[in-house]
Amino acid sequence: MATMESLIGLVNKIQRACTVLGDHGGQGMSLWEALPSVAVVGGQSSGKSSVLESIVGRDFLPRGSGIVTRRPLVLQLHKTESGAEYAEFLHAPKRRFTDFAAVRKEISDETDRITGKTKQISNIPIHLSIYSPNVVNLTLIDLPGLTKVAVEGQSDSIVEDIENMVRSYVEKPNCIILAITPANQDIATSDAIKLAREVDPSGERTFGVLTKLDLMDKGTNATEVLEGRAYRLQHPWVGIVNRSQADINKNVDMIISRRKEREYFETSPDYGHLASRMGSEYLAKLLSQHLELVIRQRIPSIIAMINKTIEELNAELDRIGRPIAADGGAQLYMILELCRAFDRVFKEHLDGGRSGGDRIYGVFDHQLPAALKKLPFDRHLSLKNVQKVVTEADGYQPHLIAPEQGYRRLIDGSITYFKGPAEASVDAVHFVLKELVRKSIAETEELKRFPTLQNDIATAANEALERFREEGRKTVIRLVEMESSYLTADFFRKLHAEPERKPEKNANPPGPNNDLYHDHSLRRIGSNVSAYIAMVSDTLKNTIPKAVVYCQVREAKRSLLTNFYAQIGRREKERLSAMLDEDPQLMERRSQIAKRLELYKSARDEIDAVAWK
Ligand SMILES: Nc1nc2c(ncn2[C@@H]2O[C@H](COP(=O)(O)OP(=O)(O)OP(=O)(O)O)[C@@H](O)[C@H]2O)c(=O)[nH]1
Repeated sequence: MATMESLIGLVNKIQRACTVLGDHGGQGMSLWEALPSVAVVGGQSSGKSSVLESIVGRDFLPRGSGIVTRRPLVLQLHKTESGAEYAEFLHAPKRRFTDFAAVRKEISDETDRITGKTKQISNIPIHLSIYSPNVVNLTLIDLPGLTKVAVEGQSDSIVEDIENMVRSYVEKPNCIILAITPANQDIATSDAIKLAREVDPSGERTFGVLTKLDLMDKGTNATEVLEGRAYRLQHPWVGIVNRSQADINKNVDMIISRRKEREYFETSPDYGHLASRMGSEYLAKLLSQHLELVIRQRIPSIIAMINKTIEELNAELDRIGRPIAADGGAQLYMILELCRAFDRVFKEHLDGGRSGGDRIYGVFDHQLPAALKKLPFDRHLSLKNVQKVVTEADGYQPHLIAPEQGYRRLIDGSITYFKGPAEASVDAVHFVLKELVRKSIAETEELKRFPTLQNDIATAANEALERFREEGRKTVIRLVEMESSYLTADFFRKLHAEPERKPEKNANPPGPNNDLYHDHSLRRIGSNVSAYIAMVSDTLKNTIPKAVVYCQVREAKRSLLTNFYAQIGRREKERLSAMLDEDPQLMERRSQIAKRLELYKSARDEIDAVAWK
């Protein structure tokens, strides 16, 4: 089984790590809160600081009249084997204090840094570690002394503020309460005992400490209390004799004062029989032993809590993505992977699986036919216009059999109208594709953390789509122009072979005038051209989608990012890492989680190593 030192040392290590991470509790169950600690509680001038100092064996706490301890002091004691003795503050981690007078000054300076040189209090703790061969591994928290009245320069709420702060520490079920009461005060009026009773009614985590035994009135003694008859606690009361103010002024050494304390009990007629269970050294051992017991009981629940937290942190890391590799090759690989992930989503949109691709079919099936239908052929092939075009084409010599030139001009004129719907189809599909790029970027989970790369991909994809649009436009215009460059002669031959249809009943009856430009023949020209244009329209209705798919959709699927790949392949490392820039908040969050994870894992390893030794 683990030794006491290693167990308490373990807790100290974990607490220290928690402190470094800023994990002092906060919301929810934190590792810090799962660990036991010892809080020193008592009225002002009851001797709290003195008890702490004699446990540590060094003189390092600020002293003076009135309210001296104005911020919680989290004091971690680490026993050293080497004999080295020094102190370190968390807020000044690089500085090693070997002069304990300087430690005292730093505590009071650091207190003032937050509270100013006032008599105000703050609940932001100061963290101090003391390494010494003369201590046991222990974490102690020194708290401002409880008071009954506010003094000059303090707010009216100070009494309550202090009590609330102290309570916030001692009400935690893992907090061991060191309740300090001066022996020259009636135990029934002890602030420390009053608060301890409130938060720990069964007394199982309260240690009663009686200070100033040497200051009791002659003829009185504290055996009633020390033997547990005056006020019963689960743990035995410990009596203490600290240095008096006179001793402090004379700079009496702590080691000497410990010896004097021991002698006091050994030679005391009142407490001689209790001597082996009195004094600050005994108190330190008692606390240490109790702490060990508590830790041992708590190990299973601490491990369970650590494991649960590790799981949660891992899940969160997975969600926000793992850190990015540092070398250029790996970064390039990562960028390509991310592009491929985007490309996959984009293709799913086109090929089905995700919505959006069907809108392209909508362009071909609705938009294009509707636009073709709306073309103003009625106007272009109106009797008046046919007559105008045909007569103009004939010039001074009317046509003999059929107005060949007139036909050609009417057809050419009509076919030009197809350019509009052809280009509109190209544009419509372009916008669908662009929208799909935007959607796909937003939907690519892997890309979420890389806003810069998202931008780069969007820019590259849109550039490519622009090129495809240009190609599509050229191709469909070419299709239209091809229609006017060579007409289907067969169509007219067939027309010629057909017997002339009888004019409809409500049409003008053929007059005696056999004029070439007579309504009837003009109407016939118009209807022939119209039939031809209808055939061309049918053809284009089929070929424009083919051209659009060939130039735009197929290319988007095949080579949307081809140019981009070539570009990034040539880029130097700095630009690659710039592309993988993340949201700074996210990076911060990740590094926090990573640090936490590290802490929890090492805590688990340490517990494993200690608990099963
Ligand atoms: N004679 C004697 N004096 C003591 C004893 N304990 C404390 N004192 C004196 O009582 C005074 C107050 O002691 P501190 O240890 O500063 O008390 P505190 O509770 O830490 O005070 P605050 O932090 O201001 O609340 C000092 O002058 C000590 O020397 C003791 O056991 N015997």
